[in-house]
Amino acid sequence: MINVEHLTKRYGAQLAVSDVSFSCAPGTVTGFLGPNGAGKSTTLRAVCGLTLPTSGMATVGGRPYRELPNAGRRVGVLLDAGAQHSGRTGKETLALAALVMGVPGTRVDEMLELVGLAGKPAGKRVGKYSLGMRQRLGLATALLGDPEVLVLDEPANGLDPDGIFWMRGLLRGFADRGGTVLLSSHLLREVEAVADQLVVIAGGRIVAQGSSEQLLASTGTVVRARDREALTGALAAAGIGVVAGPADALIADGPAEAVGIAAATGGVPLLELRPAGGDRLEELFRSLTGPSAGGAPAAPQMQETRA
Ligand SMILES: Nc1ncnc2c1ncn2[C@@H]1O[C@H](COP(=O)(O)OP(=O)(O)OP(=O)(O)O)[C@@H](O)[C@H]1O
Repeated sequence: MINVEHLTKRYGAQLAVSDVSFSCAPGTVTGFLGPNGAGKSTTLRAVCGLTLPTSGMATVGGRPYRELPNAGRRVGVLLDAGAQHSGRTGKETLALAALVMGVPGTRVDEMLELVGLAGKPAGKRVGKYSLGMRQRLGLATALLGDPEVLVLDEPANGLDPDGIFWMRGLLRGFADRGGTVLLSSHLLREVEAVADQLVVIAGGRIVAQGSSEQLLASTGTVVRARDREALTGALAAAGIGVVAGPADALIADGPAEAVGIAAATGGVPLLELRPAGGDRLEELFRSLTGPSAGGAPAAPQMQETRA
């Protein structure tokens, strides 16, 4: 179990993370999502005891990471695959980690096999590894101590589509056996296939959180008319709010029937009317990560945040 409670981290005048709270239960994968600079790494580093919070706290199994006896065997961590020693081979890297953790040496070969680095790649120096191979080695290191919790920062970075598919299966299996997974990404589509829960951060604050099912099937209706302004007015007259939707459509905060009736009452012909499904979250994402995003959280008005 991971608990992050009112976590705030300041670097001088820079507020990196502000009052962030969420928890990750055993048996689940949590996708921690947000654009560059949102505060994902800072939060994950706080969970792993590498960053001291300015206020609030993060615990694993009820205790701060730094207070866990032999933490490596409780929590598998992959924060920066590029940080591995480039002069060691993959096998040496794992053998050393096994020694430090007190894990039997046989586990090294098992992990190399598991992440697809057995054989020739295992004997290669890490400096000669591709980013994808480093990620695989990082994952092997994280899994080496047979932990019950995995904390992974952008683990799909550098993996090809087959590698991403493989990693999803591995993480799903880990969670299905009772493990807890917290992984960050700046790509919604990358994690939606594996995550049970999504936590979305922007500008250091949580802007949406809930089960993937809830968030990706959020209510609302995609509605499009030639005259967007007239449509917005007709919906407002019926008390239905809107946010920008895909292409030139709107996402209305109401069921399709009510939206259709409001448009008809306002005399606005519609070109499209359908349930929003995951579009609301997708649009939230595009507004946060797209070229027009200024880093400020554009989403709190969407009220996706759930306690
Ligand atoms: N050591 C530091 N000193 C000063 N500012 C920092 C430090 N670490 C992070 N920050 C700032 O805190 C904010 C959050 O950074 P963080 O790395 O947590 O974001 P992120 O969501 O992980 O981004 P990315 O996806 O780009 O890795 C950024 O504005 C960043 O510049």
